[in-house]
Amino acid sequence: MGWGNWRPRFNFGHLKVQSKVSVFLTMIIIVTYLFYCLTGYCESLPRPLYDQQSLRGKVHTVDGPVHLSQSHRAGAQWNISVLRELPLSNGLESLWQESEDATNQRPPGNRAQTMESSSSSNITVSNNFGTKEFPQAIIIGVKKGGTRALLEFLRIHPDVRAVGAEPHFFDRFYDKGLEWYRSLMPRTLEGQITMEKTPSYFVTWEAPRRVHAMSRHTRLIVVVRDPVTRAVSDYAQTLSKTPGLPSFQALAFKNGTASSSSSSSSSLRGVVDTSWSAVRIGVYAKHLEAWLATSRWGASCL
Ligand SMILES: Nc1ncnc2c1ncn2[C@@H]1O[C@H](COP(=O)(O)OS(=O)(=O)O)[C@@H](OP(=O)(O)O)[C@H]1O
Repeated sequence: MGWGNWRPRFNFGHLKVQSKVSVFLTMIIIVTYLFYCLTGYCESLPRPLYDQQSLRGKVHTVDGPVHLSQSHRAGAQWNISVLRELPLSNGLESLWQESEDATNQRPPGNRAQTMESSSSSNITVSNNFGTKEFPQAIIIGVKKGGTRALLEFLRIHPDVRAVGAEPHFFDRFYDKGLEWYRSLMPRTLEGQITMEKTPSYFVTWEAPRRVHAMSRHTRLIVVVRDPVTRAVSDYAQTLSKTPGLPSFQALAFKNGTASSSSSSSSSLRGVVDTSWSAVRIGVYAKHLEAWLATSRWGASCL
């Protein structure tokens, strides 16, 4: 009887040890599962906009360091570490989405559709941060002066956000209204600057008054280039789109020649034709006067 009682007790004890081990293993599996679930969830949370912009800065900074102000240095280092974690594709796709809107000149309704489609395609970054503001600075010209290069250099800075394409609001699309114009702008956080560039503003006579009506505090940036080289660049672009265009000389001079032969019957020979747009744009002083005549800009034009 004694042995009989002892054996079952021994077996029960053995089973208890086994169940303890299995409970322990089950707990390890559950904890591991929970750990992976939680880390996976964190990965899918939207990143702050500032992180995303660091991607843009990183991608474009191929020639050397960007000189950030003291207040941005800590943030810049933090962004670099974030960069290693983020998949490039997601960040960049969403980052350029707003520029794409401007590129396609979409009205605000279509823009909303684009944002919806990005969320439905499981792009995890959010482009709802910040607000759309009118540009505080506009590169108004000159055409073929290197305006694209300047804008791209400026937008490397994380606090500069710019429309990718030329909005042409103050010359072509003014009748669409200011709200349409603002809808083209990228979202910005406090302290960030909104910019755009449309070189044809410089030679649009209504543009100074229109920009001033939007805000008299808007900073204007004009990049100038040797007017002859600029005209040649302008002509080359037109020629590439218009085969059969008359020669540069034929267009640049009245009567189509630079020669001022004394035997010529025409007194117009050798006179530059300022009515030709490639030349007219290069008469910088004339256009600049129109901008400077608008009160405040007399002092603050860059
Ligand atoms: N950093 C720098 N310095 C000087 N010149 C530069 C610079 N970057 C671009 N470029 C030249 O600028 C020309 C393009 O100017 P834009 O960007 O203003 O063209 S556009 O008006 O937007 O079409 C174009 O000139 P061309 O090559 O003669 O056509 C560019 O080569």
